[in-house]
Amino acid sequence: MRARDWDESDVRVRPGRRGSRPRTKQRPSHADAVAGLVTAVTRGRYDVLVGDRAVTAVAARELGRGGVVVGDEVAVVGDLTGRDGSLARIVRVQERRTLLRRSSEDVGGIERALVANADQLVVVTALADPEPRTRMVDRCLVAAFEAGMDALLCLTKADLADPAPFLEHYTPLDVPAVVTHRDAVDRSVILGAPEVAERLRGRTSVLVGHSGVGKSTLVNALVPTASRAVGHVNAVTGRGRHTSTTAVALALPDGGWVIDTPGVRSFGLGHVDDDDVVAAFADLAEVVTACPPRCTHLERAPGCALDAWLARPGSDAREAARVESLRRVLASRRPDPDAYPTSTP
Ligand SMILES: Nc1nc2c(ncn2[C@@H]2O[C@H](COP(=O)(O)OP(=O)(O)OP(=O)(O)O)[C@@H](O)[C@H]2O)c(=O)[nH]1
Ligand SMILES: [Zn+2]
Repeated sequence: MRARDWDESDVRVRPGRRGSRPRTKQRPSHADAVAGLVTAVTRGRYDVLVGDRAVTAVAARELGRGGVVVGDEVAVVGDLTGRDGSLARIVRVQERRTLLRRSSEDVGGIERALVANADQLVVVTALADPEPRTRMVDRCLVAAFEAGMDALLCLTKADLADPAPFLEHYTPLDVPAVVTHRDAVDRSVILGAPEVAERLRGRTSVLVGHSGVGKSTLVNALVPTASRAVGHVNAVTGRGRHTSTTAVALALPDGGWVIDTPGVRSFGLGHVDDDDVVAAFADLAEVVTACPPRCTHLERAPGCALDAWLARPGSDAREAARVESLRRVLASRRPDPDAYPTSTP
């Protein structure tokens, strides 16, 4: 993620894996605009890194609500001094290489862009306290796939539980995993953090995870200057402290960025189509190529190849769990989920 120069061919597009359509609408040209990188968004104000200067900016009205997100490479005009009370204006958004989105619901709902131009989604899951949930991980993997990002599993609190059983769910997938745990003697030391740092080096990575999984602890280990609040849950709202900030990019000491998403607790998948859901389950995508046309792949779908696959000799419980997981994600996106019985997690 690097600010770069602008030229006349800069257009905004809404990336999609299946071809993107440039928006050709003419925008006022700002010859004096300079390139910057959006590192945080809080209530309509943007932190933009211009060179090595942190500038506060608003977005030009024609960019629309939510038209600028963390990770966006933008062009800014106005007061770029970065002094207290100074305000710059974002006038253009560079074409996005990836775009992580989420929907408020699984069916319809409001779709929101979350982070632009990130390379990988780091799904942070505790092995215990709170219990790991494949459901949450599976949904994140779908979101990452749709966004055009790689995924990395980060399993925390291995001092409390053995990672092997959970990892087994994901062995048929090509998703790398790293395991961390707190040192028994020096509790400030997070073992495994150097391996995570190695995976993040030089890349832009978005961290997502439920409250309490140790995400802030990990960010602090990766970015010593970050000082993310650990274990601070607001007694009134029950939520963390940074609820108004949806994402913030922190520079990694060895290059690259880690983007924390304190306000993000779930991934509604209303914006993802069924084909992308299936494709995100790479181990099952091949199986369903044998399905009848327009198969829903849901439970009791006539002739669904997933059933034949599970019924074959040698099929195991892990495969059954994977199929159930895929079906759960697919079913949750139906207009009437009750019409498609699925077991709850
Ligand atoms: N046993 C154990 N506890 C850990 C580990 N990492 C973090 N914790 C603890 O887990 C609790 C939650 O950690 P946080 O880093 O605040 O978790 P978070 O995911 O950022 O949670 P929010 O701040 O609510 O978003 C804290 O009490 C940490 O000290 C670990 O590896 N092992
Ligand atoms: Zn099917």
